[in-house]
Amino acid sequence: MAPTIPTDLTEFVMLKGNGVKGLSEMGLKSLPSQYIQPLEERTGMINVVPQESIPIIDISNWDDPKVEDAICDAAEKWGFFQIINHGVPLQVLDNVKDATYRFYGLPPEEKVKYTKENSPSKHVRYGSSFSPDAEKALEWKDYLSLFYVSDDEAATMWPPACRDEALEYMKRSEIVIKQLLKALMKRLNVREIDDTNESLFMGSKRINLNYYPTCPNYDLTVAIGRHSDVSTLTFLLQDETGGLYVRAPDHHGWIHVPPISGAIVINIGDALQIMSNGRYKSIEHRVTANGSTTRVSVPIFVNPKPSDVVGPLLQVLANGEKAMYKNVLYSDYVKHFFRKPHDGKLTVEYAKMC
Ligand SMILES: COc1cc(/C=C/C(=O)SCCNC(=O)CCNC(=O)[C@H](O)C(C)(C)COP(=O)(O)OP(=O)(O)OC[C@H]2O[C@@H](n3cnc4c(N)ncnc43)[C@H](O)[C@@H]2OP(=O)(O)O)ccc1O
Ligand SMILES: O=C(O)CCC(=O)C(=O)O
Ligand SMILES: [Fe+2]
Repeated sequence: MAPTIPTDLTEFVMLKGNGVKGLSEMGLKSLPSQYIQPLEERTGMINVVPQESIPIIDISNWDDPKVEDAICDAAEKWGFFQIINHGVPLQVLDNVKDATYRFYGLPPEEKVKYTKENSPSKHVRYGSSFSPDAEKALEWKDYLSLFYVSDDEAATMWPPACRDEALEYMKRSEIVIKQLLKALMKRLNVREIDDTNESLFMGSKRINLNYYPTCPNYDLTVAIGRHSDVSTLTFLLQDETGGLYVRAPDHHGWIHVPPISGAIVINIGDALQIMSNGRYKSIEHRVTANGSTTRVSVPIFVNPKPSDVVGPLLQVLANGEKAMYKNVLYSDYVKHFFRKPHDGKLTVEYAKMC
């Protein structure tokens, strides 16, 4: 007999902790109606530009000025690039992907302990879809979101199934993140990242473990809808499945980000677009659902501190350039993002000069 869709879908997916993983594993033959996206948003409707590709930058030699130039050029034109030979050991990347599978492999009764309603800390949250209370159509994705405060807090609050591997991945990425930010800041006439400005560029970090299970009628839904990240920059590990698409610079169509073994995808977030007064681009991206394979990805969102005020940098405006954005409290900006469904590039309007 064909499996039936649970009558109370929210209860099954969100409140009981089954996630879309639980739906997928029931072997449903058709997609529950709550996941059917408007026509133009569906995986099956995506207009791919096959001849285009985001830059792939070998960062093994930081002494070569061409490396810094390539990073800044990519941030200005594409807002997205991949880095190779970055020095984060492959084993660390493999371990965090394995840990992601380990967390999602836990029984729902274990995972449900980390939902918004039950989690022992507001810095740890297991959820499904992006903003289910506000979305008209749900997204085919489960996530575990971990906001880093301290090693001690992580040791007591983060799920043991993935805690050590997530922390190790964050720690080993730190040097590369700082190098990237240093290069990006240099072009904005910010000479050093030091105690006076480090908080603004990389004062807080959040790691998400994303899980996208096989989806029935995958062409009718999305894994993640069109959005830009609200970070300074995002340091993203994807597996070998593919499915991440970024908006083409001319805004016509979407460019696939091909999985490259050992590579990390870097994207500029809204906070850096605002600080650079629009010079660096926070580009819209989306993830398609997949009918035959489970996909995982692990972004580290590098952010200002919630209490920082974000606006165009004085160094950027020093030449008389007109400010395109106002100063906003970063936590207000992030709350605005989380309280609405994904809506492409609209979040940054919140900070636009009237
Ligand atoms: C999940 O799917 C996603 C996620 C993303 C993420 C892209 C990014 O760029 S994440 C980087 C965001 N930056 C930071 O987290 C650093 C700064 N942090 C803060 O300012 C605060 O920690 C805070 C996030 C604003 C939370 O502050 P707090 O005072 O604790 O406010 P709350 O009232 O608890 O939360 C506000 C509002 O947001 C919702 N929310 C909070 N955390 C998350 C989370 N991890 N995931 C989803 N939603 C979250 C919370 O429910 C509140 O909404 P209500 O409606 O319940 O009031 C990209 C794409 C994806 O698909
Ligand atoms: O899964 C991916 O490749 C991208 C995920 C993403 O865009 C996000 O978590 O903000
Ligand atoms: Fe994203």
